[in-house]
Amino acid sequence: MSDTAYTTRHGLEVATEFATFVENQLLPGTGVEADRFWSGYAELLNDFVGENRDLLARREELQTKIDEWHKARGNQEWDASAYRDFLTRIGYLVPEPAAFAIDNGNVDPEIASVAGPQLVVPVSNARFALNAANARWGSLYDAAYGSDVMGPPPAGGGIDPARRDKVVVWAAKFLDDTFPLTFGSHADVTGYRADPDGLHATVDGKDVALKDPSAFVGTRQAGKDTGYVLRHNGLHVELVINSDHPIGAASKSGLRDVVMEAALTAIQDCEDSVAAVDAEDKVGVYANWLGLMKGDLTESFDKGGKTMTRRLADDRIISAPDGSTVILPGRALLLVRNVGHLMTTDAVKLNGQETPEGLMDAMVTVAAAIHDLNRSEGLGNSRAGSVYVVKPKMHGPDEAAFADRVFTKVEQVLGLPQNTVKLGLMDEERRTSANLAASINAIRNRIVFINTGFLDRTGDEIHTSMQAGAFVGRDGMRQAGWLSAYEDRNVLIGLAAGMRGKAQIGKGMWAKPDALAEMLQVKIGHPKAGANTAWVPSPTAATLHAMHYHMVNVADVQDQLAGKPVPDLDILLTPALVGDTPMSREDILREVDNSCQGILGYVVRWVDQGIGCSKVPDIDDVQLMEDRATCRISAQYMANWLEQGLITKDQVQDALRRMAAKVDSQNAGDPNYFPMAPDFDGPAFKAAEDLIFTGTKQPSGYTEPALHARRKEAKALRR
Ligand SMILES: CC(=O)SCCNC(=O)CCNC(=O)[C@H](O)C(C)(C)COP(=O)(O)OP(=O)(O)OC[C@H]1O[C@@H](n2cnc3c(N)ncnc32)[C@H](O)[C@@H]1OP(=O)(O)O
Ligand SMILES: O=CC(=O)O
Ligand SMILES: [Mg+2]
Repeated sequence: MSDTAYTTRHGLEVATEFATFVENQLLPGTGVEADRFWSGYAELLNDFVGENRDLLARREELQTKIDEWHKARGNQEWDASAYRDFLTRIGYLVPEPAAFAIDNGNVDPEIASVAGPQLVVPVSNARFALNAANARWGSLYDAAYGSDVMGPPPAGGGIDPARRDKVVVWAAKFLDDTFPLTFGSHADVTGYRADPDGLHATVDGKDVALKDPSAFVGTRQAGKDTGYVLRHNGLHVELVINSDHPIGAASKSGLRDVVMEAALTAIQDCEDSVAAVDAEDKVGVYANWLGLMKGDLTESFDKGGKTMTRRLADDRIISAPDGSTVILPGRALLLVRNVGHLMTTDAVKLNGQETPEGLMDAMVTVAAAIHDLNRSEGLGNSRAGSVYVVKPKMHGPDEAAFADRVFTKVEQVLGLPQNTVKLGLMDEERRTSANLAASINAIRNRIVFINTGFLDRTGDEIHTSMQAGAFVGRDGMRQAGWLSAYEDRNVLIGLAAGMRGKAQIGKGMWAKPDALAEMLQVKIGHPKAGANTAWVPSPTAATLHAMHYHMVNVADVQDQLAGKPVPDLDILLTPALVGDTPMSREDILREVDNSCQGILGYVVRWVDQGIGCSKVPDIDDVQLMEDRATCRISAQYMANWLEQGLITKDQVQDALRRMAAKVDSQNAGDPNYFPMAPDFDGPAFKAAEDLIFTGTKQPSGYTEPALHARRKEAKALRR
């Protein structure tokens, strides 16, 4: 039983805690009166709740028809054209729109024109959220030294001179590739100096310059540090000189660091990396976003035995060679990911019923951003005067059009010009991928990105074709035709819609946060494929991934790609089934263990501790980022294999119990941890069972309903 206290506002039952937050923290300073906010909220709900419900019912109706179609066909060979006809007939596929170009307007350059990393962070965690905002700039030396890029990460405790020297040589190579000198190498520079005609260096006693003198932006002085700021492909890099610093003292030139412009943009996430199930949790999430938009968020915490207070970083002031001042943003341009259309919240009730959580996110996150829009100085976010909302998990153009109208209404209620709110469209549900042009067209006046959220997309791939047969395992899925068609189509359809120079065409998350050497090898594939941004899980990953945007000029790649034929829809629509190439028993059972371990390792922290994103070891002890989307994949795999008779319920239950004991031991050092073994009857273990054993029935295979229900149970239990 909920013990939430309610108050009434314009016919709405509003959780008192949420009403207090809105009236005392959110609105003061926005110019929006509480009365207008609540009356507008009531209008929004009255106007859109029914349609929201209908859109969800349409998802279920289509899914039921697809399930029946597959069941009726039994073991017949895959018939792409019959399938496509069927999907067209039921309205899953809609007609392609006539050629069009997006027309968004007022978009900051970090999104429209400069290519670079996009960091994602759970906004519920203020320490991380601030760190993400400040990850606009990152030390390349620290990123390389502290990660596996230079071999197994250091144990800590003092600087290893051999490792340090290796980093310095490696970074000099990057500088030589990116900012070559007219003679010699950055590794051999004995001194840098800025003159009115540009940056000079001394190599072998000779005065040398940059091959491209225009790359020099200017000089930044910060205490004893002198920073020479360079620019390449629109991204800045600062050579930090300080011979008094231990690293600078060991360098002939005094170079103590190479600071990269790293996370150009950061997504503050209210969705899949967050566990927020009630008014209390939502207020926590909103308060952090509000602090970021007001510029006053701070967080104090203990690190290495010291108390640190983190706040938003200042802009960087540069003196240009001509004597003028250049101001570079100190913080990533922030976007906020709202939740999708599915879930409801009891924080606001209409006629006694819970209301869509997505509508609450729309009202609150946009209202918070008014503080940023109203500010003319200080720690601002959008210089173009826009609010950036990422909308996840939408199914096709009707749902995108719905979001467009919702935000128009929100703008009216909050007194903002139409299309102040820009939308990032996650291309992560199959109906959106299959109707991508129409989905973009539906929000063409707001759209600022499309992004291949391949993790959710894989979950939806399995769920949609649940009855078509058993899906190939994870290795097979990575090679599947639908996946490459999906990635390629996304870029080409985005370019055809005129996104070049106006919006981001983004690629998905690097989900192995500790495997950054591998990331450096692999993730260059994203800019090479024409993506002008791609997701990273941490500031360190952002700093390293930034190198790729120096190595590849994405605008050139996009020029070369323009007009290339888009991979056929039939490839996108063909599921990757085990079919004639069955997997070995051993491989299947290994994947069962792996999925069960991943699910349990994730849900136990979600349900018992309210942690929405975790690093969880897989069966090979590779640390993986797990969020609701990766959990969706694991759960849908298990549900599909059970449904198709590849595995039995007993096998899964056995794996869950064995893996629960393993996850318990992995968390043995956590004082806040509740073990799942030996009773296996706590809400976390039950959540894992729900996700798998009711996976065919969960809406679109989402994890939210089961996780929310079990988290609420755990909160009540432990209260
Ligand atoms: C499918 C999708 O939807 S993907 C999008 C959702 N996923 C995400 O947002 C992933 C975000 N990443 C994270 O939450 C974390 O990096 C995790 C959970 C993967 C790993 O967290 P941890 O195990 O605590 O990381 P680790 O111990 O390696 O590093 C912690 C340090 O890195 C920082 N850090 C790690 N991730 C981030 C981040 N995303 N943003 C900002 N800072 C971060 C922390 O602030 C901390 O530094 P501090 O001590 O100075 O504060
Ligand atoms: O949101 C991202 C995804 O991959 O899902
Ligand atoms: Mg997703």
